[in-house]
Amino acid sequence: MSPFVKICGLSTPETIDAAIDLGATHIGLVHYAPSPRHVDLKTAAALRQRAAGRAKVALLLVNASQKETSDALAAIRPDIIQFHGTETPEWLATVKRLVPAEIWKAVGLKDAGTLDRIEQYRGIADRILFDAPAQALPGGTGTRFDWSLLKNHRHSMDWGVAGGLTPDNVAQAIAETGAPLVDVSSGVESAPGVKDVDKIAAFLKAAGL
Ligand SMILES: O=C(O)c1ccccc1NCC(=O)[C@H](O)[C@H](O)COP(=O)(O)O
Repeated sequence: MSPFVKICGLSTPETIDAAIDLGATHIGLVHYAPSPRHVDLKTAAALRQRAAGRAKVALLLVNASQKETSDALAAIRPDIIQFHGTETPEWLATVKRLVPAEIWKAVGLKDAGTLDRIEQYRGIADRILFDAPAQALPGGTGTRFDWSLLKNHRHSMDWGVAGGLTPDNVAQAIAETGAPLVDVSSGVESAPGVKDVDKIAAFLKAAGL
C-alpha cells in the first residue's frame, strides 16, 4: 500500500494545486518567521482555503507562544497542527483539548534514547514525525537521520518519516523503515523555499502515488 505523502513548506497557490493534483495526501504550511518557507497568517489562511477538502492541511509551529498559537489556529483552522520545536506534552494536551485538529509532534531522531523519550507523547500526539536532528533550523534542513534506528522498533503511535528525502531516496526510505507517511520539503525545491513542480511529481511517483 502506498504511504501518505506530505509536501511541506508550500507557499503559493500554484504549487498547492500541483501537489494536490499530483496526489499529495497532505500539505504543510510553515508559520515560523526564520524559515525561508514562512507564510504569514493571511497567506496561510488563503492557501488553507484553497486546499480545503482536497488534502489534509498541516500548520507548522515552532515553540509558538500561547497568543501566536491561538491567533494562528483562529486564522487558519488547520486539519493538523505539527509542533516542530521543544513543545511539552502538557502544552500539546492543552491545545488538543481546545481545538478539533490532529496533533503531530516532530522529533529529531538522534539515537535509540529518542525512541524512549517520545513515549511521553503517547495518548496526546496523533502522529510522531521522525525528522533529522535540528541544525540552524529545527526542520526543513534537507538532512537524513539514520533510518536503521527505526528497524525493529515497535511503534506505539502513528508515525512518519521526514528529513532529507528526495525523489531518488524516498522509495528506499519507505522500504527500509516501512513508513506509513513520508514528508518532504527541501528535496522538492530548486532553491530554499522555492518548490519545483517537476520534483514534486517525481517524488510522488517514487513514493508510489
Ligand atoms: O521547512 C522548514 O523551513 C521548517 C522550519 C522550521 C521547522 C520545520 C520546518 N519544516 C518541517 C517539515 O515538516 C519538513 O518537511 C521536514 O523538516 C523535512 O524537511 P526536509 O529535510 O527539507 O525535507
